Amino acid sequence: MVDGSGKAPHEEPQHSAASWSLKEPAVVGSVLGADYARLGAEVADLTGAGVGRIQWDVMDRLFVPNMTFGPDVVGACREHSDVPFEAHLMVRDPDPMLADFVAAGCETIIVHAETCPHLLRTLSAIRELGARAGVALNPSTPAEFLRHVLSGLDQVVVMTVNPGFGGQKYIPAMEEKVSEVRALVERAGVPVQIEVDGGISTRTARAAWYAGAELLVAGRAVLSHPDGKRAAVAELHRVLTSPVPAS
Ligand SMILES: O=C(CO)[C@@H](O)[C@H](O)COP(=O)(O)O
Repeated sequence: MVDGSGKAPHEEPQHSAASWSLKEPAVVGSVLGADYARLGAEVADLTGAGVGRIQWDVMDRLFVPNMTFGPDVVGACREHSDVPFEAHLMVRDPDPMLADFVAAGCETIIVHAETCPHLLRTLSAIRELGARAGVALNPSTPAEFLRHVLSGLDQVVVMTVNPGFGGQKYIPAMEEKVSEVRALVERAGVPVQIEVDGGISTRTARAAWYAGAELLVAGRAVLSHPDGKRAAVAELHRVLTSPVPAS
């Protein structure tokens, strides 16, 4: 049985880490789909389960067909975790809210390239607030879009689903884009982290990592795991670090 990725369980990746060394992978816990009535406890559980960061999927029901958290909710949960927070702003107009999410305790602010006509200015504004600047690319946005803003970036998020909801099917075709972004970053010689977001599970994580992603956002695969968050994160780490069978 294969999941939405069309791959059999643990099918070996198609894109190998060509001219770059594989980066140490880290699982990022998405709270999209957590129990919102116990959000502080859910954030603490994710932290205890071993995620490297917490991602807040901020949605305004304008850029994406869903609405979620504001900075006050994020700030209320800051005390429940000692890992970095990143705000993924899936909103039509991110500029006016950058400072609020930094003040709420987010170390990284991720905006969508599709919502920032003056992207380099927005990225500079994030850095001037003392946060790391990230840009997310929807599935239809090419990696080339980043060419002239790499110097202003700390992180690139390659969406491996169409944004708006958790639990969607992973889009394997995005692995090629991950590799393109990795090649752009390596050629430019800039310390930009590459993250994938959407449909990451034990069946898809390895291929995404091999394509060049070092941060893997997981929501449903962790939050809905029958054995709990700790087991889910451990399983993802095992898949990511198990040796590749000799071909
Ligand atoms: O950001 C989005 C969608 O907009 C999601 O990709 C979540 O961040 C993770 O959800 P899963 O696909 O892991 O459940």
